[in-house]
Amino acid sequence: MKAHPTLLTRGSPLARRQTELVLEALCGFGHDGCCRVVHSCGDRDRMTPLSAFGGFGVFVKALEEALLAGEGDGAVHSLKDVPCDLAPGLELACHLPRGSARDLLVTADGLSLADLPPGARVGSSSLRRRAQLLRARPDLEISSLRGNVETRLRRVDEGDLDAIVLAEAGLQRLGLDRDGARPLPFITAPGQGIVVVEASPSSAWFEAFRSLDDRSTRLQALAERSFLAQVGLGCHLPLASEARWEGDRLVLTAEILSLDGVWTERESLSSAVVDDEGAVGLGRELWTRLASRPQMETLLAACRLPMEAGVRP
Ligand SMILES: NCc1[nH]cc(CCC(=O)O)c1CC(=O)O
Repeated sequence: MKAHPTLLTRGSPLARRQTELVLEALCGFGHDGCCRVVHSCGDRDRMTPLSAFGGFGVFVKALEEALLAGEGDGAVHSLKDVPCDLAPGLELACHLPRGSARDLLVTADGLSLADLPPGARVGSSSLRRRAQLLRARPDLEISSLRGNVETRLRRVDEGDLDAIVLAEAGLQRLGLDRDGARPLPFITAPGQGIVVVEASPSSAWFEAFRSLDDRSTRLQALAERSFLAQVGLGCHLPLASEARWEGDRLVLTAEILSLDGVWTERESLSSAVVDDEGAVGLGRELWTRLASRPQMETLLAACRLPMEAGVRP
């Protein structure tokens, strides 16, 4: 066995910072480690929509391929970016203690969502954030936003956009917190604020990574992602799923919205979760309850329509 593990990471400042956090945690257990940057086509080309590269999960796939090719011992991801289906032979070895799961509204003058002028331009490429913004403020003009956190902040600083929505966890990890940033009351994405290490259980370093796992974060992640897995990724729809602890009860809240934010179906469920199966069961049960609502069929059909329409002549 090598003296220390190699962690694979994307090259963005946030990805590198998160990898440093994993290295610091490993160091606490007496292990050194180093990192290797994996570049993917989605990183190099900032103009082309991600869907052209294979959509959600494209960055994760590049790291998984490098991992399976033996270029490293573990891959570090933001859990929010990790699809439900991992590459065969790989598992999430650990979840670092969760950072903030909140979304922030960043404007040049510290405005809140309600203070934005009519028709203000807000940047976000996330279907969820888009729909949640439009639900609160149907007048807003939402434009897509790609690139790393610094590039996104520049769009506001240069006056190109009136506001952007970013994860508080990312800003905090980069030390880019801004006094004027306003927390949004949104239920956020499954896994937001959680850093994970993906590895092969047959790796000599798997147990070392495993020792970094934070149990309460893992149970939150399992509940949030079990809900996501139930809905399935066959249709791209605005979806939020967020678990929090109230004493020893795990409270999972999820919502599904129409793309324009006009329709929302939301439901909460709590359970005294003690193990992984309990957390997975909570996500599954919440979906069963939401799926039985009369409005759900219409919501799901509406978000499938554009894709089907795309393949018809
Ligand atoms: N898709 C980009 C992404 N993936 C994870 C984070 C933030 C960090 C986290 O959620 O842990 C971000 C940026 C953002 O949403 O502002």
